[in-house]
Amino acid sequence: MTTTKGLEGVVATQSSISSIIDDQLTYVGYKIDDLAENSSFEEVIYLLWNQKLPAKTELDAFKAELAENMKLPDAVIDHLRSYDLSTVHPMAALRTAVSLLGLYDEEADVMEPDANKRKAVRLQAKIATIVTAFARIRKGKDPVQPKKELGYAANFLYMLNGKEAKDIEVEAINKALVLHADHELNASTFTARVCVATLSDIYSGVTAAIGALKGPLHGGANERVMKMLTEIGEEENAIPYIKEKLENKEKIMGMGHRVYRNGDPRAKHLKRMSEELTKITGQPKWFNMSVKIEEYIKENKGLPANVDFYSASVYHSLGIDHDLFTPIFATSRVSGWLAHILEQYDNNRLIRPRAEYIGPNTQDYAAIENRG
Ligand SMILES: CC(=O)SCCNC(=O)CCNC(=O)[C@H](O)C(C)(C)COP(=O)(O)OP(=O)(O)OC[C@H]1O[C@@H](n2cnc3c(N)ncnc32)[C@H](O)[C@@H]1OP(=O)(O)O
Ligand SMILES: O=C([O-])CC(=O)C(=O)O
Repeated sequence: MTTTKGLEGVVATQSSISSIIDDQLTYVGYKIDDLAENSSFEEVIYLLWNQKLPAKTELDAFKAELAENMKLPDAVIDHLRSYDLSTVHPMAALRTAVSLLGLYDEEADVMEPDANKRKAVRLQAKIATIVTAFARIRKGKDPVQPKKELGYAANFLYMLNGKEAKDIEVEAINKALVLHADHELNASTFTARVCVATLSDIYSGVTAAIGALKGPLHGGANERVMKMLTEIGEEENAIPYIKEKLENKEKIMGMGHRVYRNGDPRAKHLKRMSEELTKITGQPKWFNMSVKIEEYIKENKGLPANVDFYSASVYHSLGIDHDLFTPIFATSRVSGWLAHILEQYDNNRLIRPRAEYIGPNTQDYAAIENRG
């Protein structure tokens, strides 16, 4: 048996959803740059789930379907009100709320393809409502009902802030949602596929995936990037801070990638957005210090910035609480998880690799009174 630590380079499945070839990312064959510049998040979800871009009438119907499904069961809101939100990380709350949502979906365990697609719509619609309701309830505010006439990104900000967002803010969130939607067999998507390959249900698959995304080596990095920028505080502190971290063999959050070696094609879009937004807010230091860090790490470690790096200063500039950064990632990535879950069901086989045993050789069993 040969083992590959972290399964690096192992091709574990075939997929028609997204691809990374020579550092280029495509969704169903469409370049990420074109989608980031031109598409609404709803168009991208439709693309990932249907393998085609929607015609205008199809998109309008899909947007309406999502907007109609955003409302949460009262029991989920009651649950969010029932514990001490000041001590709970929003990713933990989201993980539990998505699992709970499954208890209120009569079709949760119905495995027919049409039922699975209906559940996908409900989950995608409701995840934005869970994240924003959590954010408001913990500040002692009531959740805000979505507006049917608003798109997904605009509704997200409306439900979060209780007022309609400016165009540039909606553009920033829409772009972030498009850029984070899918990414081949990343850790959380793999988790979702492993889970549902046992023929478990969609809610279990997404709950498992949220758990995997939460970690700092994956989606949880974006919150840590902002923690780092906040600790640095001023531009002139950036390089000494990074040098010290590297000397202590600590990882710099938002840097490096398992697949991309020369650069993450999503990062430049968020970098431009960060530059624009930090100028508007009169806080260019967050962008400037990010650029310094990116250049230093590229030059000294040969590592590129990943998608999490500039998303931090983008979300911060929109006034979003730092611990909501990863839940926003989840709000986008659930579209990819669901696409992969549906693809897995379509052509399923249990995912069950092997482990190379490196423990003690066969041992003689000793009765408890004879053990040292
Ligand atoms: C959406 C996403 O999930 S994107 C990734 C988000 N995660 C982060 O930003 C966390 C920081 N980055 C990392 O931890 C890593 O680069 C990962 C997890 C993304 C990729 O990890 P791997 O492919 O397993 O690379 P691995 O961790 O083995 O690193 C290889 C070498 O580069 C170094 N390295 C990798 N990333 C970093 C980093 N961010 N800062 C400093 N050194 C790093 C490692 O220390 C290691 O050096 P060594 O060979 O001298 O020991
Ligand atoms: O693909 C990965 O390993 C991590 C990543 O960038 C993502 O999930 O977007």
